[in-house]
Amino acid sequence: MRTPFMCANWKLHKDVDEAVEMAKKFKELVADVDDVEAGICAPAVDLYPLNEVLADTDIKLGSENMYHKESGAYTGELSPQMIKSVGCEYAIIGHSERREIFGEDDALLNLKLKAAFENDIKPILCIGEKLEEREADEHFARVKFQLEADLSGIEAEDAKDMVLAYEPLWAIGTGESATPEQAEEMVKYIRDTVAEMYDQDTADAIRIQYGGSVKPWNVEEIMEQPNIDGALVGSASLEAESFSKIVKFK
Ligand SMILES: O=C[C@H](O)COP(=O)(O)O
Repeated sequence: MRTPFMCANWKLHKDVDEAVEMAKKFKELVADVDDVEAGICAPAVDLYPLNEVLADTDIKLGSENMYHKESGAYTGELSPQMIKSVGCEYAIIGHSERREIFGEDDALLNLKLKAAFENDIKPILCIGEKLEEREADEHFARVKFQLEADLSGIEAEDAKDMVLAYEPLWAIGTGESATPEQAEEMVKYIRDTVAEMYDQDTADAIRIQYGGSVKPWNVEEIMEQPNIDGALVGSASLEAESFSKIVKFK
């Protein structure tokens, strides 16, 4: 049985005061939830204070990104050890904004995934197609390519612990979510592909989120889909009330 996982991705939002204020409200609102895992992936400067605010809760903390090197001349980057030292259990790897705006390719993402596993950080690997790829009927091939390239050389034992997030680029920040059927169709395809690459046990264990315009009013029908185990939530995770409604989707 896979525990649903609802995770915020704040992107480039919230200074320290705003982050602390939101987290204090949010933890009160979800204090009675025990059958859904909730997490917050936040900007680097917010992680230390958030770790203090969330210390008395089960709410997980994650970084929005991570570099694969332990240390060295890599100005502006964060190592796996650094994010662990401020309480991160998770790190988003390969968000489409990192791929598209910052040019992160699948070879780099593969190194980041390996570094995450070596340091006991659970990656949330984002995969998904662009609109033109869906229109050209290339969306399944695109996602399969990403899975095979990003997970190359990664053992089943590690893969089981990771989270995959299917985020079609055309649904991110647009207010136009994929339909629950479109999301389920791709998430099932992802699970079947993981079974082909590894085995059925791994495919059954891995949690697969949907991300892209998830809101309090559409989360329930998305979560009714049998293969969807949670959501990676951008704009609707910025307010405590709205994100708590998503966590309490039932
Ligand atoms: O990581 C989150 C996704 O990019 C979704 O963002 P959104 O909920 O604002 O569409």
